[in-house]
Amino acid sequence: MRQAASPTVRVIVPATTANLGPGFDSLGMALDLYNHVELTETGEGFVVDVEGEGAATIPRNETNIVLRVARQVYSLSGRTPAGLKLKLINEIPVARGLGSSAAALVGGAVAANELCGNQLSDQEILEIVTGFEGHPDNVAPALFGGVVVSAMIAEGDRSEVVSRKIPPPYGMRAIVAIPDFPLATKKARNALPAQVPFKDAVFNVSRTSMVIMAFIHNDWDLLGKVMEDRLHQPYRETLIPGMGDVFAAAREAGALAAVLSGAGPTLIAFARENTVEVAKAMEETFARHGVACMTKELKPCAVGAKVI
Ligand SMILES: Nc1ncnc2c1ncn2[C@@H]1O[C@H](COP(=O)(O)OP(=O)(O)O)[C@@H](O)[C@H]1O
Ligand SMILES: N[C@@H](CCOP(=O)(O)O)C(=O)O
Repeated sequence: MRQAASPTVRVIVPATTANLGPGFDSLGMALDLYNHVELTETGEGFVVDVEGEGAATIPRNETNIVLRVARQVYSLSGRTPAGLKLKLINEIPVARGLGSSAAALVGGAVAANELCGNQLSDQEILEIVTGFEGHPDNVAPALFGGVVVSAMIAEGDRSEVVSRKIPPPYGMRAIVAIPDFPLATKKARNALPAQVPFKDAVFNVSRTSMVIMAFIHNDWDLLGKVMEDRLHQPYRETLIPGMGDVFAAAREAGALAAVLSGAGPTLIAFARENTVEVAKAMEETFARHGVACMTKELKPCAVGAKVI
């Protein structure tokens, strides 16, 4: 008699660029670069296989964050798997500011939820994964796609993640310059001060609100004026040689705006034309500062994590 095949689920999850300049820990956009997560229930043990980005460094034991979040989803669904086999095929560079950890966690959570009969809602998945990640700005667009505005609302000892999606901008391209060195988000967060001047907080409140307006109304002139930040980029500049000059070169070559992608070190420029010139200017300027980088032209991605 032939044995029934173990159930396998495949999930595809987009990369994300968080902050979008001033929207620290709040704004994020999904991009068309993907990680694939394949999860299979097995008779015993936990096995991890990794291909592509991070294959040399991502843990293959029970500390792997995809496995950890998958087991938490099983547990919250009232199930204990005898074993799980995980295959990760990664296109998103690791520790570069393109949301690799959020994509990995969202992929693991969505795959486990599917194998458990989808007992948890998208909102529950959002909150579980944000619990692992610490902030929702990559997690929400990785899960829902598009541009997403998120906030963590604390009520007593409980915190809720509120998120609202804006459809991705039509005709917009994101040119990313990805340096050849990693920068762990934790390290880039440790560079931030405990307090900021009141006028800088006001600066960011106004710019973040305007960035959201620009995306809602596809107002690219506005975006070019308001995508600036005083809360995190100035403090991270020393971690990324040439950052300010690369921003200036991208704008000079025709980009509407250029900012840090997430916690960096990737720099991202938004443009509707001259994308080849923008990529070249970013690469050459980084090179003048001794930084080798790879450039990619990406599109905003309308959909988030998908079971395929
Ligand atoms: N596909 C993956 N599978 C498992 N763990 C991953 C994966 N991608 C990233 N990680 C974990 O996340 C860490 C990088 O996260 P982080 O520093 O937040 O950078 P990023 O900006 O890429 O999210 C890696 O060192 C690794 O531990
Ligand atoms: N708001 C976070 C975003 C981190 O994004 P990542 O892609 O670098 O993990 C921050 O700026 O620290």
